[in-house]
Amino acid sequence: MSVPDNGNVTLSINQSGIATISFYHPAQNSLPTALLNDLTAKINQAGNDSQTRIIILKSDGNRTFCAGASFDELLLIKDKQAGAEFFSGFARVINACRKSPKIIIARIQGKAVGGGVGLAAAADYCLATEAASVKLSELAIGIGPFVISPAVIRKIGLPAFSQLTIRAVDFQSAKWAMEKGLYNEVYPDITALDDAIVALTEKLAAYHPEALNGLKEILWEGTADWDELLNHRAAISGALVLSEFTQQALKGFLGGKR
Ligand SMILES: CC(C)(COP(=O)([O-])OP(=O)([O-])OC[C@H]1O[C@@H](n2cnc3c(N)ncnc32)[C@H](O)[C@@H]1OP(=O)([O-])[O-])[C@@H](O)C(=O)NCCC(=O)NCCSC(=O)C[C@@](C)(O)CC(=O)[O-]
Repeated sequence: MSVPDNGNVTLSINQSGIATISFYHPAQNSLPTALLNDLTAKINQAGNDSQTRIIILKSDGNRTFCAGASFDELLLIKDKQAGAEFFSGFARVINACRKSPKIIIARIQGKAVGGGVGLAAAADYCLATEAASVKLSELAIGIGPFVISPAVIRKIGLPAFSQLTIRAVDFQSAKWAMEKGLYNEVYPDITALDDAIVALTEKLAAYHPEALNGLKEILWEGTADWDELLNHRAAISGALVLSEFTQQALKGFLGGKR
């Protein structure tokens, strides 16, 4: 049995070399394996395309940016190997962002939870709305933010990461996320966010591509071990997700509907 493949990831590159990658899933833009793999492929494709100057990473809809791991798929995991493979999907997306030769600008229109916070942290620069509050809910569902933590800690540091993960049922505001360094700019609404995204990416796309590539390299200095590190972390989350605690917490959240 697998999760219905009813989301999608699209990639378009405009005349200015601005590549836009957008993902969508009907369950609050949560991420099953199929979408994680497609996201990785599109990030690689955009990064390797000679037309691309800059990448925008976004999701569809005007509500949740990303609800993290797909609970429907987590409920189907029956052994450690399958668990590790599922969470490796997040590792591959983060590593694709990290290794992309192009600067990635994230557009965060609404709430980011769990792996969604990881995605925001894997971008090079984040623009968000005031509605884009953040939560690391993993402890509340019996796992931990193991795969995403290197990316999140790199942006907000250990004290803020500790607060976010220990306060597992509390949302922190977009303003908090900006003060801590996850977001770089926060706008009152989606219209203002989109105006700012267009203005910034058009400027960036006109800069010297080799300077941007060089900047990308130094932004991620010191992360060469992340291929191995994140896969190791995926195995930790992949084993924890098998517990009765997690199964009950996920079924409780989904309200017995699945
Ligand atoms: C996103 C908000 C805030 C929106 O909050 P809201 O706008 O109030 O919407 P809602 O809560 O009413 O949800 C709407 C629908 O989306 C579904 N839904 C929602 N989330 C998921 C999900 N993840 N997987 C599957 N379905 C989900 C939810 O079940 C519901 O289904 P419906 O009743 O319409 O049939 C809220 O839904 C929420 O808090 N969701 C839970 C998000 C969460 O806890 N994510 C953490 C995932 S764990 C993770 O990512 C692990 C990782 C990768 O970090 C591990 C590691 O790093 O090692």
